[in-house]
Amino acid sequence: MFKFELLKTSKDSKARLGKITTNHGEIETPIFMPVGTRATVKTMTPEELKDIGAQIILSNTYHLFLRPGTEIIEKAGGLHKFMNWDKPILTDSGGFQVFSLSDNRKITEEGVHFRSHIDGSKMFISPEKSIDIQNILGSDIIMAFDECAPYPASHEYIDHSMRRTLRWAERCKNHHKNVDNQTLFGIIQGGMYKDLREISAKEMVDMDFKGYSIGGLSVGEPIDLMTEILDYTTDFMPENKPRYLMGVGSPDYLFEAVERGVDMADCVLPTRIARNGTVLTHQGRIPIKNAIYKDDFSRLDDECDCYTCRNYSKAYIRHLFNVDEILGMRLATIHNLYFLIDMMKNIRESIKGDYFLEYKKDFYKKYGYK
Ligand SMILES: O=c1[nH]cnc2cc3nc(NCCN4CCOCC4)[nH]c3cc12
Ligand SMILES: [Zn+2]
Repeated sequence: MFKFELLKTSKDSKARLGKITTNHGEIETPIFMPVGTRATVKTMTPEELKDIGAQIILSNTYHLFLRPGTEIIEKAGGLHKFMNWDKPILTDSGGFQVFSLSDNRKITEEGVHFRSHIDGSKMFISPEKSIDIQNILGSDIIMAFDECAPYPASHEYIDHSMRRTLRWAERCKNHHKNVDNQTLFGIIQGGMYKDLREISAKEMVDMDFKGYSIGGLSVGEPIDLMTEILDYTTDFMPENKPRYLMGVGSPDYLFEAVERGVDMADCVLPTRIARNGTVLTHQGRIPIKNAIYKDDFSRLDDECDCYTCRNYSKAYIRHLFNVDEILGMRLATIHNLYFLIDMMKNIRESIKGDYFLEYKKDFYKKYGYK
């Protein structure tokens, strides 16, 4: 089953409160979704994810198709069982990874021919194949197969790519049978061109998907351009369906997205930078490996009450990174994910209490944003 309830829209912005109900549980929006590319949110157990308040996680069709392959996951009884996660899962359709990970790929009307980034073997994914793989994975929310066009790109290239993605979306919708257990989202493309975004949004809305992603953003464009295109695009999206901005996961991008009516977002950023020793705090990012933290016995962030902040000091976590101990990456990941998930909880509360823009202003001031 799938239901989206719009609970409240702000008076002074497009920020809104919602609730999604799926077979594996409810999701309060706006929501940040941790990314578990290869059936794991790196370094985290499912129990730890639940402890920090994760309501839904992402996994990638491309990666799981290559390893371990759909046969293994099918035998395991699907992705939820395989990875021991009983809450909602959303899977990306494979398009983005094909374009960002593999080389000498060839895009045809039929689908994309590419070489595996692991062993170079010839592979092919089509809209139908992507739906079949996601069906075997058993994720609650699945994405239409699309081309995330590069940035920058000509109007002509984006026009051609966006219209092919529309035809692929139609094929996905026609091929998707497991509608009671899996909900298919369309992905709106159109690059940085407002006329093409309008065409893509209107045609996607006419296909009547249960929810819509805004794709083709967070691909290296300046934040002002991302927010301008996003603001324009959400105006063409139905109020009563979830809006999912793909690939966004730093505090400013999340605030800007929520302000423009986005309900869901995902990104590898918090987990990726955590493994590299960059920690998110209310005063901005800190490089925990830096020697200045050698004998700093305070917690990572004095406003955070995550497991890491309640039990360990900056000095200890810096030591772990300094001697390359795996626990360092785990503790930083727990904190960074909690930081964003807790920030989204505060954002939901601020929408409920009609002080979202004030909360954003206070957060930006402390964080050091403009
Ligand atoms: O149009 C899209 N279609 C399907 N999946 C996507 C995933 C996407 N992910 C990003 N951006 C991710 C940028 N990351 C920021 C952090 O470092 C890794 C890359 N943009 C994306 C666009 C699409
Ligand atoms: Zn913390």
